[in-house]
This record gives sequence, structure tokens and C-alpha cells, in this order.
Amino acid sequence: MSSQTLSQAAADIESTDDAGNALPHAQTAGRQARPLRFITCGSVDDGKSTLIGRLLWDTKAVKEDQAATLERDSTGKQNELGLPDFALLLDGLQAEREQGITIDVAYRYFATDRRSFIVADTPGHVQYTRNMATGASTADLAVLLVDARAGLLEQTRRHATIAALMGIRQFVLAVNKIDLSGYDEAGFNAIARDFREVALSLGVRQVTAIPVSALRGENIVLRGDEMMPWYDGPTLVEVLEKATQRTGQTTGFRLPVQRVSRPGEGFRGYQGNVAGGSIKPGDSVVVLPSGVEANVKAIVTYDLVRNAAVSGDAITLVLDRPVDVARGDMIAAIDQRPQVGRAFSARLVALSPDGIVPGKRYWLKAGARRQRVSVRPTSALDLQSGKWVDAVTLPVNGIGQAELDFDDDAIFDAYETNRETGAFILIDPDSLNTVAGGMIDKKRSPGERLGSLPDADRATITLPARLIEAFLKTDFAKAHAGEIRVSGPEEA
Ligand SMILES: Nc1nc2c(ncn2[C@@H]2O[C@H](COP(=O)(O)OP(=O)(O)OP(=O)(O)O)[C@@H](O)[C@H]2O)c(=O)[nH]1
Repeated sequence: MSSQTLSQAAADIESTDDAGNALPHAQTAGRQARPLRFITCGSVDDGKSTLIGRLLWDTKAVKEDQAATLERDSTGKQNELGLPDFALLLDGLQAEREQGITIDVAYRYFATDRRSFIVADTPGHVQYTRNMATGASTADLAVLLVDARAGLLEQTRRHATIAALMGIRQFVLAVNKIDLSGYDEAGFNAIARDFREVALSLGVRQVTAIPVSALRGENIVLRGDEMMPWYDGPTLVEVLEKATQRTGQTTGFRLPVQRVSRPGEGFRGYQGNVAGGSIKPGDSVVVLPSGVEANVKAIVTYDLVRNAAVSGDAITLVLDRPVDVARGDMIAAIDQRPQVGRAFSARLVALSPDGIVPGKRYWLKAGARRQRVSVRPTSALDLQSGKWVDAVTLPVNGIGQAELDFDDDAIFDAYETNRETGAFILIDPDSLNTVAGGMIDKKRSPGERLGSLPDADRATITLPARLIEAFLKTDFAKAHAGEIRVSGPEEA
């Protein structure tokens, strides 16, 4: 197939939505422009670096100078096949990682004739959970690697759980080093079956299992028919080319107001990036939290007046009547409003060594808005078993569910429906450190407590001694002394 027909085929795929319906032009253009984002996860030595290196190499994303360096650096390190060590392509990233950058996800860009991609390479260890969560929060798809000889590990389940929790609904299981298993078809089928069960339990139905040899480049970009005539499914790159992008937004129009522009008498515009849906002059909108309604008079960008704007556009919105709008307000579609309230439930990923202290008041930042919030964790994901357990605090790298209670009205969408207006960060008001990233689940009624999650095990989380000490000193811990169980202490 020539590259022209490939592009045409890609355009055909991209101009339909998940159900195969034609998309309006603006949306199609946006989808084609945005690369597919995916993450790779696997245990140490499963071959993650080799797999990414192979993808870059076989899609010709490796520049000539890099290729020469690769050949040179691999000298003497070649494996028994005489192939270069593809993992070396990732070494630059390793160096970045060792510098101890806080949220340290390395992104790599590559493209085929049909599509462009951004792969987030996230380290697999438990202490890097926050990095994986960060990579996963923007990814459309997760590639989970397992060693064909070892099959699924606890780690695989943990990675799959985090990926699902971050909203990823498409998994590829790359059963790697299939060459070292003697291209064992039955072994591959057993691993694929086990993984489908894991994925289903997490609510993920779109699962493709592929037998691959990252080292030999089989079923990554090129097919591995010679050694695996029994496999007639897609290659990894074919799955990536056809994967659906999560739009991340199924809500109506959203404009978080960054700035109110009043350049002169008579003109008042509200500026920001459209974070959902689309808008055109004449549409009815509501300003939140005030609830005042108005119609759109004009949409202005930096140099021209537009007849429509879509998600991602930076615009100035002019309304047809004088309305009181401030930075941090939200202008939204009148018939598809976000939730406004003082109590929400959310999932958190703790990013700071201090973890999340229950009942502590933090600053919550979402878009241009910053509000005081008190945070009470209710359960945490046990990273070893992949199960939810009751919890009252979250240690660093902990993932948990929490109740958020605000002093004033807050405006959110559920993260599932809008990844921009459903996401936030928590800031410690004393140190000004970012202590957590969060995703809104839903609005709670005032005073409503979150129950245990259905599969919650009645277990306690072991925390480092200094966290327990700090926690026991909080007013919350004193007030709930009889109800709190802490195990440990364990040295940090
Ligand atoms: N035979 C064979 N060896 C492989 C394959 N994929 C990777 N390897 C080898 O397995 C070893 C580990 O590969 P890496 O790519 O460094 O593994 P990784 O998962 O990135 O490891 P970390 O970066 O340490 O997490 C290397 O010696 C690779 O050459 C494969 O498909 N077949």
C-alpha cells in the first residue's frame, strides 16, 4: 500500500467516532492533530526500554546521528543475535531520571504514515507510582509488558489497576521475549487469558494480547510470521494506529476564566482556554458559581473574530449583557452544566513525602481557581495486592479516595467526563509544595460520608514511623483516637 493510500485509510479511521459515526470537521481536525498518547509499564528487565527502542528504530524515528551512536555504543555489547542494544536509545532519559526531577516521566515522540505518537516511559517500581500515575493520566492506551517465561506478576496487576484508575480503557498486553519461550503458543494463550480476566475485573474490555520479541523486532512494527505462524492478530504498531483517542471531554462547553479583559470603555471579554465542547455566537451560557445566564455575542482570538471555537482554543468571549465575571469563574453550556457544590469525592495520588494528612486544610488549584479545602482520605489502593483498603491517610506515592470539603462553592466535572475540569492539584499552604494530584469522582451531598469500597479488605496500611508520628499529632487523630488503627511503625 502506498503512503498516500495509508494516509487516506488513516483519515477514514479518524473521521469516525468510537461508534463509527462521522465526526464534524472541527473535531476530526483536532483528532488528527493530536498524537496518540500511550504509556508502557513492566517489571525490571521485561524489556520495556528495548521495546520502546525498537518502536523508534523500526518507525525510523531514530535520527542518523543517534543511529550511529547506537551502533558505536553497542559495540561489544551486542547480544547473541548481533543486534544493537536498543535500550541504549533510552539512556539519555535514564540520565534525566537520575537527576531526580520531581515528576519524572520521559516522553518520546515518533510517527508512522498513519499517525503520530507520544510514549510516556514510566519507571515500574512502587516508589515511582506517582510518575506512572502522571503518565497514565494523559494516556489513551497502556502497553503492559510481561516476560513470556514468567507470565503475569503482582506488578502487572498493580500497573493495570493504576492505568484503569487513571481512566485508561484500552490495554495492550505485550508478551515479550517470546523467542526465549520457544515461541510457545499455548503459554501465550494462557497469559492472555489470565490478563483478560484482570482487565475485566477493572472494567477494561478493550484488550489486545500480542506475542512479541522486542529484541528481534517481531510483531512490534514488522510481523513475526516466520517464527509465529500461529499468530494472525495485529502487530503492536497496528493496534496503536487504530486505537481510539479518549477525547477526555464528553461535557458541553467549558471556559475556565483566566482573565477578564477590559481594554477600554464598552468592551469586556472573558479570556481562557476552552476546556470542553464548542461554542458559537448566539449560544446560551451560564456563569458559575453565580448562575447568571447570558448569550454569546462574539468570540475573539488574538487577531480575528471567529464564528466558532472548540476545545483547546484560546479565546476571548464577549457576552450580550453586562455580567459580573471574575478570574476563576467558569462559563459553561446552559444545558450541560458542571457540578457546583461544597462537597466532592475524588481520587488522589500523593506526590509529596509528607503524604496527605487527614482533615488538613490545603489549597486546591484547578485551572485559574484556588480554593481552601479540607481533605479526608477514606481508602487507599494497596500497591502490592492491587486491592482497596480502608485508610485515613495517604503516604507518598499512595493512591486513594478522599472526601473534599470546601468553604465556598466549587465547580467540577467528573474526571471521567472531562479530564481538564475534573482534575486538580493540592498545595500545602505552609510549604507551598504540591502534595497531590487529584481527579473528581462526584459531588457529595453535604455531610455525606464515603463508605468503604465494595472490595475493601479490612486491613491497615503500614506507614513509615515519622508519618505515623505526624499523623497521631493531628487534631483529627486525637478526635478519632478510638477508631484509628495504625500498624508499624516501620522505618522510612
Ligand atoms: N531474547 C530477548 N531478549 C530481550 C527481549 N527484549 C529485551 N530483551 C533483553 O532483556 C534485557 C532487559 O531489557 P531492557 O529493555 O533493558 O528491560 P527494561 O524492562 O527496560 O528494564 P529496566 O529499564 O531496567 O526496567 C536486555 O538484555 C534485553 O536485550 C526479547 O524480546 N528477547
